[in-house]
Amino acid sequence: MEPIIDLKNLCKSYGSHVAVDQLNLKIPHGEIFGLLGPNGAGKTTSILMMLGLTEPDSGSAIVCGYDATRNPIEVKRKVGYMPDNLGFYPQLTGLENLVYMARLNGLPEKDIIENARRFMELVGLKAASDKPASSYSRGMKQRLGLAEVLIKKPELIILDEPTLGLDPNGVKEFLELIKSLQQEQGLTVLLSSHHLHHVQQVCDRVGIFVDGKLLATGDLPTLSHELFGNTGVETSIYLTQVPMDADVLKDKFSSFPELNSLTISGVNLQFNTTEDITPKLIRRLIESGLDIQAVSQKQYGLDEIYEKYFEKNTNLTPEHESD
Ligand SMILES: Nc1ncnc2c1ncn2[C@@H]1O[C@H](COP(=O)(O)OP(=O)(O)OP(=O)(O)O)[C@@H](O)[C@H]1O
Repeated sequence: MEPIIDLKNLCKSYGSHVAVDQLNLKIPHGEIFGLLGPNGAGKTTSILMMLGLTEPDSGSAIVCGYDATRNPIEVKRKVGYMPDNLGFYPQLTGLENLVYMARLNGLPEKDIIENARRFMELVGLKAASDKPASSYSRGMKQRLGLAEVLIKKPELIILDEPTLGLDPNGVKEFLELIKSLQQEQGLTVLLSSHHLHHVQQVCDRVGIFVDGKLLATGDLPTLSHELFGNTGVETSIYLTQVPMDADVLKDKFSSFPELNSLTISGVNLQFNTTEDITPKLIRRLIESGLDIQAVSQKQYGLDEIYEKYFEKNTNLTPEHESD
């Protein structure tokens, strides 16, 4: 099956400033993909090119089977786009805003009210349907924005910074809603964010975007392996008592070919190994008459991955400028 988004060598400059530099990206149907990068990285510019709202200088953006530059209307019909700056008619109720948007999108009049009610319920706004949009919290506005996107029955939804301004609970609830839409309706989602933790919660894959360049794409284990694969596995084992003689203890592991290093500080033994040999380490400790209190393994999350890319590309760190 063709990817739902297929970007090839996409480039866009504003004057001498390169906003998007040779962007290549394929997103398959049904995936939640997170475009992750700091402010000014070029995420919005990339999204606008995917929607045919900004013309690339070179390269192509095929979205839902259409060239976004040549057929922007077809793309808009198939894609639901939620920008980072949502606008509603404040004096209208949430439901009225949704009905208005459905009419603007040319949805059949006979089903509009019923559909609008259904989508208000789907996004968790049923009880607030008849309240003016001006009384909605930021989280409720994001949900209303999502309902406006979904009522078009899009094949793909693109959400630009959807968690901006939400409190932690609002973020969690909103992302859970996105995940359930993917699982229940097979929706494909591209979302942009500069919040690592938000993206980490729901995305199948992420792309790390810095200063117009997509530096890496993959799921977390893949990115983690790419970056930290050669640094070994870190296993921490806590004993119930401080070992009598550190050198004698070290000796017990010296025959392990997988062991890179062992650091002992108090009750904590820090093993760095070429692969995960935790059961073997535990067995040897027990055979040596030592009791174990806890075992933990360092997991590399998006935070470490993100930081590592910045470390590796310090010359690429963007200047956080605004438009
Ligand atoms: N219309 C424009 N004219 C000139 N420069 C622009 C324009 N739009 C964006 N830029 C510049 O292009 C770069 C990329 O901006 P873009 O908005 O795509 O980044 P972003 O990753 O979406 O960041 P943010 O989260 O802050 O919106 C920035 O340096 C920005 O200042």
